[in-house]
This record gives sequence, structure tokens and C-alpha cells, in this order.
Amino acid sequence: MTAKEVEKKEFQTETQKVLDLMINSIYTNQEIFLRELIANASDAIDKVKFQSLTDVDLLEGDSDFEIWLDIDEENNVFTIKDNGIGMTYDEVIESIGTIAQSGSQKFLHQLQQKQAQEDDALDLIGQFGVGFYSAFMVADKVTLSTKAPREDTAIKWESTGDGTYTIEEVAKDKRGTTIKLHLRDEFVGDEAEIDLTKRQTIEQLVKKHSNYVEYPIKMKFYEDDEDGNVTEEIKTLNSMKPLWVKNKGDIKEEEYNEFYQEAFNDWTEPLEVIHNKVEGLVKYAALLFIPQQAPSNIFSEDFDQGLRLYSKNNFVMDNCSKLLPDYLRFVRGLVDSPDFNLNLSRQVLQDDKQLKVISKTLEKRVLKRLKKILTNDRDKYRKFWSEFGQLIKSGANMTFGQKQDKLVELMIFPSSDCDSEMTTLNEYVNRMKEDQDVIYYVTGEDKMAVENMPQMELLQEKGLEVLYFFDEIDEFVINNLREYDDIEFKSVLRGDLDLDDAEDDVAADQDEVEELLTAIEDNLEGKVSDVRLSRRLKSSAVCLVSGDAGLSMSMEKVLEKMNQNMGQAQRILEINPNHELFNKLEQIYNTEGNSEQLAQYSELLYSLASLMEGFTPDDPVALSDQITELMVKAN
Ligand SMILES: Nc1ncnc2c1ncn2[C@@H]1O[C@H](COP(=O)(O)OP(=O)(O)OP(=O)(O)O)[C@@H](O)[C@H]1O
Repeated sequence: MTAKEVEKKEFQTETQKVLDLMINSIYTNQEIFLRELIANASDAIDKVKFQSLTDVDLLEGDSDFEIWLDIDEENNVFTIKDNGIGMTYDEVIESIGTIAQSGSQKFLHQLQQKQAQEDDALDLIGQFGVGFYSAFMVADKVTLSTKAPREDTAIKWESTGDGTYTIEEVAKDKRGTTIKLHLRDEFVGDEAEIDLTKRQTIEQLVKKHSNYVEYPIKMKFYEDDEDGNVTEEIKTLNSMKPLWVKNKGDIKEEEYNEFYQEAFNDWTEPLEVIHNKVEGLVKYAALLFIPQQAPSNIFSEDFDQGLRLYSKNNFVMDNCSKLLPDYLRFVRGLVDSPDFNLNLSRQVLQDDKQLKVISKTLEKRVLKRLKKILTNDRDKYRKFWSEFGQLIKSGANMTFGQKQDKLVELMIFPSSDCDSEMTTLNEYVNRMKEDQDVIYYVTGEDKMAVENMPQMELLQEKGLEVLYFFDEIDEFVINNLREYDDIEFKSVLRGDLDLDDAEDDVAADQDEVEELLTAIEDNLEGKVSDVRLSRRLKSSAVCLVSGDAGLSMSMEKVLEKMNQNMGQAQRILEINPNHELFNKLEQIYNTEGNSEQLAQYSELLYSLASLMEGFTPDDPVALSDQITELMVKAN
């Protein structure tokens, strides 16, 4: 075969269009050129490796698969070299000179349809890989030389991206491809946004985009010592350990832990690892971690939630929030699918069907694993719950149907029967007394606060289990659910408790003291909607409860904190008819009627009951004056 002379050829019109876009329309994210070229090099090595399985001579003794990077600082040339499959003359023309590749063709098709403006062009480049051509984003001349195995000669291809390229046969002894990028001025020197002539820059870019490429990516580093001697060090820039592609059985726990800590910058080991490889219509590997501790900003807007995306070990995107629902934002990890486009843009992600399928399965898997921990390892689950329980609850609050049911099964609460152990709703229901027909709950600050609440006295006496809600969101979730397993939730702090035996005594008393209660209610007009004798108090004198429906007082407090004014909860003042103070009130009323003193007592009772509910008095000075006056009067 006679060597082919230098030939000047024209790019296909379509190819030139893509090139023009690369050169003239893209001003951001140009660094991805390196990932594209490394991905091509890695693919080329994959190919030769695969073919050598049945034809080992193909390798011609060169089986140390490597990708080499180099910088010629004097001439501003960046080089990437691989010992992959290389290309023949025809292959170069076909692959590099024409737009034969599927990604690029789709890209052009869209481009023509859209009559792309500059912005559209950027979007489109984001959607379709345009691999090799991305070199022209950073270079004004690209020289490629390549040799396929068993070919006598190599091919040199060169272009400045201006409509033509040259191609010729040259000498090259080794198999593989070398690409030289003559860097554009804006990528050279200290002033440059990214200085591609700096080895550290290249090292960082490799770590960011190509850390898990299977083959070593090597580069020489030079150091001058004091005497002017230069030492040379060869560094492998990538870590090459894409743990997720290995089989689960081959991975030790320490390997997972190490990987997590390094990849996600956490000094603690993960609480749980979820590793799946799925080979089906949608093909992907997912490696997810539940951290031990919630980051301090997990609830703030600046929290970077989402998983990392890879495509065949190549980094595509960080913090892809589309892969998991918001309430699972604590999950760290990555998903690698060969079907993800390397240049997937966030906009395209919005309606990527495949991504939706993956995201659904991932959510299911995380919930399934949590259920398993809940059932088999309550200690571990409690640790998880104390960090992330609120998020699961928020999920239950925002979802419906089956998904909500699943999340509800994952909720645990402290209760009067098992405060430190915490109970699931299912366990609570299984422990319910025979004649108990509601699930009791109480909202409050903490265990001590709720256990000292006057409203709890009767339930404590009757030995009825009460769920403790210490999280602000709890009551909202329950309000939303209304019932569990067809059993209604009932707040200890709301309406009537309907505990039968107490009812009769009170009903009898109620008639006798009707007038007194009306007088107190008149005195508290605008503050309470009702004053009544209590069926729940045992030793305390008074308490406030909310009406059966609408806002509760604790919800009112939460909403106020969030600056969402939804009005006031209905307040009902309950007075304990068996308390000495009640006799005193009766005495006053019987002798003086609705006197100044009864008015003062009514105010005081209301203030004290409000204080117990955690509300600050409207006028603390007046309250203190009232109390001191009473103390002075007392003998
Ligand atoms: N280093 C290389 N070694 C061998 N062949 C290569 C190399 N780089 C590119 N090629 C060939 O050129 C073709 C075009 O590459 P390009 O990066 O433009 O697209 P692609 O890699 O096929 O697609 P995409 O970038 O969308 O994944 C490749 O399919 C491959 O055949």
C-alpha cells in the first residue's frame, strides 16, 4: 500500500455547524473537554482490551493500559495519549470528519428544528454529547495521530476548526491515539479563568470529572530543589476505584466506609450502605449511604441535596436532586448508568423518563431498607430517627395513599409506656386496652413537660398509653392522617376526653354551678370560648384545652414561630371541681355574685392556665401585681 499524501478535506456542513458552535457560542463549562477526551480514550482502551480476549496478539506486547496527559508549557500545548484501539484512515474520516455519531446527529436535528439562538445552542450541547469536538472549545488547533493495531502506518489529522482539516499517513510505532490541543490564549497564564497549562489545574479537573475512570490517568510533575535540580514524579491522577461496579459480595465493609468518607467528605462512617446493580430495561448501579449525622444545614435552602451522576464511571453531575424525593435529602451517594448522557443538563433532567424510573426504584429501596432496620435493629433505627425522623415525618405529611402508609409505618414516637424505646403506631395499637377506641397523644416540649401537664392526670391514673409529640411537625402530620388502622387520634389537650365514668359526676355538678361558670366566662370574654368543669384534672386546679376541631394551641405556637398567622386556637378553660380553689370560687360567687374579686380570680386562673401552656402573659406586670396583691391579703 502506498502512503497517502497530505490531503485537505472539508468538514461536512453539519460538522462545521457543530464546530462553529463550540468555538463561538460556549463561554461556560469549557473544562468538560477533558472529560470528553478521557472518556473517548477509555472507550478506545475498552475496545482493544475486549478484542484481545479472543486475539491476544493484537496487543503486540503492550498490555499496560494507560492514559497519559502532558503539558508543553513553552508552546501551550496540552496532550492526551492512550494505548487504545486507535483508528484507521477510513475510521478517522468517518468518526472525526463527519457527524456520524448518534449524539451529534440528534444534536444537529434539534438545532435545525430550533433555528438555534445562542442560548438554545448551549442547551442543546448540554443534551447531546458532542465528544471530540469539545476540544475546539479550548484549542485553536487540534492535532490527532492515531494507529490501529496491525496497521503499518499511523494517521495524522489536523484542523483549526475553520471548515477544513488535513489528513495524512505518518510514522508512529505504537498502537493508540495522541491528541494535541494548541490551547487558545484565554486558557493560558495566571490571568486565565482556568489555566490549562498548570498541572495542578489538570489534576483537579481529572479528580472532579474522571476520578473513577477504570484506567490510570498519569501525568509527570516536576519539582525544583534549592540547588536547581529538577526531580520528576509520575502521578496517577484518578483513584480508579468505582466501587459501585464491583459485586456486593466482593466488597468489604471497610471499603464502603472508606469510599464514603473520602468521596463525601464525612469524618464519620455511614450508618447504612445501600448498593444495587440493576440490569433491565433501565440499567444502572446505585451506591447510597445514610450518614450517621445530619449536616447542620440540612433544613436550610443552601443545603446541596441530591446524588452524584456518573455514566460509565465518568462524572456527569453533582447534586442531582431529581433522583430522590425531597424528604430523603439526607441520603448521599451516586448513580451510574451507561444511558446517561455525559452532557446531561439540568433542564433535560426535568423530564427524563429513565431518571424518573430510577428515582422511583431508589425511593422504594431506601424505604424498604429503613423498614428492615426498624424491624431488626431498633437501636440503630433510633439513631437514624433522631437525626432524620423529622424528614420522614415531613414526607408523610406531604404524600398520600400507599406512599404515605409506608412512611407512617416508619414513624416512631416516645410514649408514656416506652419513652426511651419509642414505639411504632402498630405497636401502640397492639398494646391498646380492650375498651380503648382512640390513640391518645399529647404535644409538648419534652418528657418532663408533658408528664407534668394537668391534662394528663386522668389518663395517667387510668393507665392509658399516650404518645408524646415533641416535634413541631408531629401534630400536623397526625391532623393530616386523622386515623391509623381505622383508629382515630385523640389529643389529650383537646375537647372532651370521653372517659365514661368521669362524665356522670361532672354532669351532676355542672348544673349546680352553671351560673358561676357563666360568670367566669363573661369575665374572660374574648379570651376563652367556654368555661367548664374538668373531667380530666385530678390534682391541678385549672387547665386550658383546645376545641375538638381546627387549630390546636400547640399548632398555633408553631405557625406563629413560622410567621404564618392562621388565627388563634379555640381556648376552653377547665376547672377542677374537686380542687379547694373551686370551693373558694363558689364561696365568692354565693356571697358576692360576679364581684370585682371574682373578675380578678377569673383573670388569674386564665393567666396561670396560659402560662402552663407555654404562652407568655399579655401583661406580665399586671399579672405580677395581681399575685402580690393576693399575697398581701392572705393571712
Ligand atoms: N481516543 C480515541 N481512540 C480511538 N477512537 C476514538 C478516540 N476518540 C474518538 N474516537 C472515535 O471517534 C468517534 C467520535 O468520537 P466522539 O467523542 O465525537 O463521539 P462518541 O464518543 O462516539 O460519542 P459521545 O461523545 O456522544 O459519547 C468515537 O466513536 C470513536 O470511534
